[in-house]
Amino acid sequence: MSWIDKLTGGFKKTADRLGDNIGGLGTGAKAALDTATLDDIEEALIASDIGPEASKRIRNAIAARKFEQLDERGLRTILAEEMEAILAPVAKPLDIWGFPRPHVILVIGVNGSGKTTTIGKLGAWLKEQDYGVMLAAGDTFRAAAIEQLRIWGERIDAPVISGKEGGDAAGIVFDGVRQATETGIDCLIVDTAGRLQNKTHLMEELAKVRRVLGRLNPESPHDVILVLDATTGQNALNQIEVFRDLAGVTGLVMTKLDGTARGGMLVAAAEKYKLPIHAIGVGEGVQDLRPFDPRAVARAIAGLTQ
Ligand SMILES: Nc1nc2c(ncn2[C@@H]2O[C@H](COP(=O)(O)OP(=O)(O)OP(=O)(O)O)[C@@H](O)[C@H]2O)c(=O)[nH]1
Repeated sequence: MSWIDKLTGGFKKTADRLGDNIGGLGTGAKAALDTATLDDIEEALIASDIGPEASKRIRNAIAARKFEQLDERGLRTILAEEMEAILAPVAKPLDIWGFPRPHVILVIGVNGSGKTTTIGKLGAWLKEQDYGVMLAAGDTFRAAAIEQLRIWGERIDAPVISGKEGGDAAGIVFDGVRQATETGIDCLIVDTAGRLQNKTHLMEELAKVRRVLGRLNPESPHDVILVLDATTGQNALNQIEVFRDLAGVTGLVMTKLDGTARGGMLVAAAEKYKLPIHAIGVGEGVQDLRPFDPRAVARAIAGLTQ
């Protein structure tokens, strides 16, 4: 299946939900775009997880275009254009720019958000572009997390630096940078623990990892990527705020966009936080993470075929 088919399929429930919500606003006969209709469109967008800020912006943009009449297809097209305008400024593929190598990417997020799977998929994507990739198991709190990363390492043929359960994350990251430097690896991707329940400990651990990295290279970590589970909707949006303040997030990866009706939250996140969105995940397979294409995603959410 092509990526675009996968994307459209993944967003189908989101598009159906938006379709149900805007149904009747433009179906059949042409509907005049009066204030009441514009209010209904705004409400339909909010009910589709697009968020109050983005929904208002889209409403105002539609109002400014002074349509007298709009059928449903026309409405979907305009929604796609306006969502693309919100998404485009935040769509930024990951760039491996750090010199001296390795470029270090810290990956953070709550347990179960898809962090480890994303690291594996991201590693595969970078390897496809001929970058040398190494993984570091900085989530030392669960033996299962370390094992899961090792399995991904084998799968994508990337070395994995790990220690014992309960070990020192900063020590593993230090080893990772040393080995990556010695072996000429371009990119070190670091898994971290994501226990928001114990914020103080989490902060201390991340601060220590950052200190160690900073001593080796003041520009490191080059990226701090927050992985979010799109199926959790508003909860995922709240996590952006918490982790941004705790961990200095530099960009986002949104996962599990396949089979959720809440894909609209991408637009809400883009409008509210303006953080770069590097990639989206639409499945558990190694090929299921790709750079974020704002036009394709906006059209998929609006239920337009590509
Ligand atoms: N459908 C779908 N499932 C995904 C996606 N990304 C991850 N998953 C699944 O979500 C589950 C949790 O993913 P993990 O990668 O283990 O998440 P984690 O954040 O590392 O969680 P811990 O290992 O518990 O810290 C796994 O079953 C993954 O296969 C995605 O894009 N789509």
